Amino acid sequence: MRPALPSLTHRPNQFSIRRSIPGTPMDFHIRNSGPFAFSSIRAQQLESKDGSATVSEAAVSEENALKIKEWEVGMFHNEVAATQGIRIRRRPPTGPPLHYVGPFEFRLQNEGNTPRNILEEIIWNKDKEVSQSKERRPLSSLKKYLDNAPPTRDFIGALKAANIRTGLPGLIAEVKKASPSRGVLREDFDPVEIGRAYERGGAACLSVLTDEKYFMGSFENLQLIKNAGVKCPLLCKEFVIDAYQIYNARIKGADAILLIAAVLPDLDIKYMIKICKMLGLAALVEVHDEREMDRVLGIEGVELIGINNRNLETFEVDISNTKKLLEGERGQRIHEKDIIVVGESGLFTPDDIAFVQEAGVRAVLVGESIVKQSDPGKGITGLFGKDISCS
Ligand SMILES: O=C(O)c1ccccc1NCC(=O)[C@H](O)[C@H](O)COP(=O)(O)O
Repeated sequence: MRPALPSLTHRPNQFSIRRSIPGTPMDFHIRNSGPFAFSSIRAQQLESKDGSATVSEAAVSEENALKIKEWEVGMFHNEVAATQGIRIRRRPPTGPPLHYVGPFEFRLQNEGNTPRNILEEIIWNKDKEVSQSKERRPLSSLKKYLDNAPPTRDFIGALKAANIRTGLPGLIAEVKKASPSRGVLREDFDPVEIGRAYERGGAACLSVLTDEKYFMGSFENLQLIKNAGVKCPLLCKEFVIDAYQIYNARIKGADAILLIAAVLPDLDIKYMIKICKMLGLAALVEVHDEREMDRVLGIEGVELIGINNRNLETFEVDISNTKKLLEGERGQRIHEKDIIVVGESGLFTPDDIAFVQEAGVRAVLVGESIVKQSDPGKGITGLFGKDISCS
């Protein structure tokens, strides 16, 4: 059971106020009833330009005003996300901004400055990485490389074809060196050799981890695999929070990209799916619970849904999650919309594959159980209990 969401009006933030006159420290606290009160304090500041000596618009420097704006946008994003049950918050831009009221400086102090779980930590780090990338190469410059990007391959078509060919779920085989939950999975990690072995073993598509810090992956790996002549369509396994990353993935040779519903509000998913379509990419929209599934089923244009059996906040893995999310009306809606469902994580044996196939998946995404094998291609035969290669 998840804790009930706190109501917006009962989420106290705490402001510490200190005098900004040097040498006269005077710390005390006031209570404030929510993020929007932050704006109203600022509004009061700006309204009081009538000569009252204590408050002045000039006291809010341009830089600080920008930080306030960023902070407010971030807070607004979190508020919208929370109404959709999203618990992963966005990183506060540069720490909470300072606010001035007369001689006082305000700084927001709450638990908003520390990630609450690993997924949130990954997202906050990604936010920094993306900001730095955009500074180095803004989207307008990045887009120029689109003309030279290799043509995309049909990711969903490859999964359907494999499903028809083998009578088993189409395999997305994951090229993953390490993960936060399992540590290093394979020391002698050659992404191209692993990709080739997967293709020989009958994988329909590959999933390539591109996050460096937490998964020891890279965009270089994605490019190396693409350029080595591996024909399987490639999923860029990233933590997408900004459309910029989708353009970058397309340029680096991805055929599909992951969008995680635990991180992205509905409107972002909808908008990102449109960008994917424009760029010729498939979007694998990942859910973990019923609420995320219901949200995603309400979003226009979704063709591929991944059910992750791993809870990315706690690392708990339970393959019956796939079955639970496909039961009853949800399964019916998925069938009517002709959505392909991918069972993800924790699949090790032919029985596991049979279990998720019985539940209704037409594809599976598998990492650990095959990447750890000395021959990952043979690992596929072990996973399915038979040779599914094309030969
Ligand atoms: O696996 C993790 O530790 C992890 C932590 C935080 C975010 C994502 C994470 N993993 C992504 C995945 O779910 C898996 O890479 C993928 O589904 C394959 O799972 P498996 O077959 O169990 O390696």
